[in-house]
Amino acid sequence: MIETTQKQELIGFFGPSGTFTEQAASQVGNDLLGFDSILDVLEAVKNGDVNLGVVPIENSIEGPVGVTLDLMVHDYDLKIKREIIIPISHNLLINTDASIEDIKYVYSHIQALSQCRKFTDSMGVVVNSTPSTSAAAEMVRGRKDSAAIGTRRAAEIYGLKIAASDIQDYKNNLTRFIVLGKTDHEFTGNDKTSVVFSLMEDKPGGLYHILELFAKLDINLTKIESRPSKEKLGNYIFFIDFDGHRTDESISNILDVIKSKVGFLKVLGSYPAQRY
Ligand SMILES: O=C(O)C(=O)C[C@]1(C(=O)O)C=C[C@@H](O)C=C1
Repeated sequence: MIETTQKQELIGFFGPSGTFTEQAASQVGNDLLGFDSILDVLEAVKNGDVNLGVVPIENSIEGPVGVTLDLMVHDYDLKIKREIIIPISHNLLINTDASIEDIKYVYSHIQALSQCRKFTDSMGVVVNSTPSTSAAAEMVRGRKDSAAIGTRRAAEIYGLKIAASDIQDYKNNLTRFIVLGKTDHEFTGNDKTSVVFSLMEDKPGGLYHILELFAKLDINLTKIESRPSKEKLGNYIFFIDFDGHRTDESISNILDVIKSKVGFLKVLGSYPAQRY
């Protein structure tokens, strides 16, 4: 056995083995541990069972991964240490003794099913969601009338064959994953910051006056997203990502001003920006 002096970081990911998230996590390190839900990954980071956790946050076809956003705002106080954006190529996985004409049911994660809606419509099959794409691959094993949508690696792991590849409805399909830890990343000079806030009251120009702070200093926003506050119909919280690190003077000033204007502000982290 080879002795290493440096302790490897254990990286939790939304699994089990064979998910797209595992593919993203493999860019972070080699010591990987799969969890059956996004919540379990965050819980493991919080408890210190793993050093870092990798979960999906948004997709270029289907939009936000709501559960990740909600858990980060309402239930956990973890920080984004890194972002990983990877191209997502979906495959239709079937049993080795089956052909595509046998397929009546297609299983996958809801995000994957949404990204391949036109494809499954054209097959005329019944679609069902599973906790992850690899859970779908595991489930259809031995079922000749069922297929899973998932990764090439899932086909290998679960002994399936690829009946069709690149089946997503739009070719330019990217998913953004975040690496969560107890702390965010130090300044690198090519950084991005994610925050979430709610407005104090519903009045004209409320959001405009927040966004104006960034525009005036020529700070580029890379994302804006609203989600229900879960308190009242019509009440929203806003997620924004922008260029720069929270320790930059201009940004830390803006954050102070926002704090004084809004009902709630949470900095989700500053981390190196992956340009795509
Ligand atoms: O089920 C998986 O394989 C995942 O890693 C989850 C997930 C997601 O939630 O967006 C990741 C990438 C793809 O967009 C489809 C599914």
